[in-house]
Amino acid sequence: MIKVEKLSHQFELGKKGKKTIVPVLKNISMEVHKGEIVSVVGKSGSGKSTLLNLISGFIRAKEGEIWIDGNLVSDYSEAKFADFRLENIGFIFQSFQLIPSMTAYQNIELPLILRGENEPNRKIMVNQLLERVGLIEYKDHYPSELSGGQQQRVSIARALVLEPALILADEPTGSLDSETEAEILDIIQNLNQELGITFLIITHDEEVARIGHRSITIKDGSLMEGVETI
Ligand SMILES: Nc1ncnc2c1ncn2[C@@H]1O[C@H](COP(=O)(O)OP(=O)(O)OP(=O)(O)O)[C@@H](O)[C@H]1O
Repeated sequence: MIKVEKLSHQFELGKKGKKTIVPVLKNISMEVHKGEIVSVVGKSGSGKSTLLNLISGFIRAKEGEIWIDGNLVSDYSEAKFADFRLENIGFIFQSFQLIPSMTAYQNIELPLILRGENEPNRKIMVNQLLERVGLIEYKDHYPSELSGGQQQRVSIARALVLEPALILADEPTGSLDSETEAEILDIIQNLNQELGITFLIITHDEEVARIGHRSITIKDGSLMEGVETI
């Protein structure tokens, strides 16, 4: 599903003549197979978010290759990558990233509008997802009227609405208490088992890493299979 080959990344800070280079990832190769849940762990600042941002094209890779579902996405133009992302990858963020002026229903509906889906189809799809994440009674609530766990359920439903085969998640339970975290992890496991969705999940949290079939640790810019004590 994801294949990363010899990927390196460094940030450049400052202006010409006074440039500072911050090397983050060094010659990384990794694979995530269809149907897997893989967690990415590592110290703060080790490059986990950078890896996810490179895979999703929010940061463009300059060295190395990124393949998603057999497509060499690292060679895509910005516009082509944006289209690919919308159709093929769902995202879940620690801070939910919902639009505050839209209801739960409207937040989930938005990607369908962007894709040009008609209203009757949108209604069926959004209501099905609201049922799946247990929020049908909250469909007209705005994000500020929902708990953290409920907001994360809305964002999971939004990530699912275009039926992606892959979901990338950056600390999906980072802002939630342990009970709510367990509910969200249950939803992720069900989606993986019932729909075969592949998950790559960045986490600091052992409970989250435990639902993964595999863990990958980033240390000193390199990857290691398994969880290192960090
Ligand atoms: N846009 C940027 N410009 C310059 N340096 C950056 C930029 N983004 C990240 N970095 C640096 O790259 C390194 C890796 O950051 P990254 O956010 O990928 O780490 P992380 O493992 O996700 O950390 P955390 O667990 O704290 O979220 C850090 O040293 C960070 O300061």
